Amino acid sequence: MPPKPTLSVAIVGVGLVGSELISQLLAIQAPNPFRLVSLTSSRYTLFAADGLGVNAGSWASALSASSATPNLPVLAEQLAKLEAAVLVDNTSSQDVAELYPEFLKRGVHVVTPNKKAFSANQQLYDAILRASRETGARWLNESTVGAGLPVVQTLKDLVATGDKVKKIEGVFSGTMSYIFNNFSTANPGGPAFSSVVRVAREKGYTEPHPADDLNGADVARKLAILARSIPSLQNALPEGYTSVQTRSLVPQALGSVSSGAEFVDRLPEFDVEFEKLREEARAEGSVLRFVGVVDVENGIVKADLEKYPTTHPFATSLGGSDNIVMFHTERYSPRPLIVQGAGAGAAVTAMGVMSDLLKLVL
Ligand SMILES: NC(=O)C1=CN([C@@H]2O[C@H](COP(=O)(O)OP(=O)(O)OC[C@H]3O[C@@H](n4cnc5c(N)ncnc54)[C@H](OP(=O)(O)O)[C@@H]3O)[C@@H](O)[C@H]2O)C=CC1
Ligand SMILES: N[C@@H](CC=O)C(=O)O
Ligand code: NA
Repeated sequence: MPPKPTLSVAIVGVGLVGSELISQLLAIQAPNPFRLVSLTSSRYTLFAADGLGVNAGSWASALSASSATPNLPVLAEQLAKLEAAVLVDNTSSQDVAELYPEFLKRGVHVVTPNKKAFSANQQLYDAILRASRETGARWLNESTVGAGLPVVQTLKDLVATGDKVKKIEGVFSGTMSYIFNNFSTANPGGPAFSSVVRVAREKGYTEPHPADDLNGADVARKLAILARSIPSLQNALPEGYTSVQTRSLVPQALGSVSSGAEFVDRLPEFDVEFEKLREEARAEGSVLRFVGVVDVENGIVKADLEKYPTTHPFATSLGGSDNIVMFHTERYSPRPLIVQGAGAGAAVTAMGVMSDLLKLVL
């Protein structure tokens, strides 16, 4: 077999995950199967077909010194001219997500931790599938669920090998996991709700706006992504994540606060309400956990705050930003296949993106 050509990599979004991905990509030992040809932030862009020639210490200043401004349709044309190219979207932008079909149609692969494209309406999802089928360009999104944990690939493998998935359940949000692992324990008392949310944000677990985690939307998006990988549910959520039954923890009065910083500053006003929920659970010998369920047999997809006895694995075995995902299938029965570990944070999320990039070159 002829060797695969060097894969040209264009990175859009150089925030927490994007910066870490650049470090991981540039750290690969020679012969490096990747060539970094483009970087794009929300303000600047760089492109060089034969490679940017930057290193870990120079890429950020090279990018901010660029006089070129971002233009993704132009980037799609530039990448289409290369022998093998991939767009890596490390933003959480819906606008960027909606351009995936344009890249795929031109034979450019798409790799991303951004959930927006795969959890939005059916039209965009179908357009992505169609464009990928037309040209053979692949889209890989392991880090959209459970960050670097092998959740998406595990589900694809179960389905592709003919197993029947009955139910997927788990803690799918690193932020919600961190918050409730610290806020609601078997012990009396504990930190204020707003203070654990603030720390989750400082640790880089939350979405750019923490309300996108607290309103359940982030979990609903992950459930939509998983549901669509199961043949019988492929078309079950026409409006994407908004079709998922979701409990929001965002206080009504903060629903329209558009700045993440202001949201966190005002959250202490509602600590008493969360304290009440915590005490109710504790009185029953339980803790609170925010869980997601894809119940294939009953056609139910939902994200909710539930109470679990202090002896349940969701109460005893999770720490930090851990996710836990249980796949109940025909083969994995009566005991489920379980994936567990850190489900948020730049290092593990970038690792999931790198593992997808490696699938394109190995
Ligand atoms: N952090 C985590 O633990 C995990 C994150 N993810 C996903 O990874 C993605 C990145 O997350 P994270 O790095 O934490 O978020 P950040 O907010 O740190 O980074 C996102 C970056 O994207 C940039 N951006 C936004 N719109 C555009 C655009 N149109 N063109 C170019 N750049 C743009 C932003 O720039 P600016 O700030 O200037 O707007 C920002 O630097 C998100 O989709 C998130 O859901 C997935 C799993 C885990
Ligand atoms: N904000 C998300 C990040 C990963 O998708 C989370 O907390 O899980
Ligand atoms: Na994953």
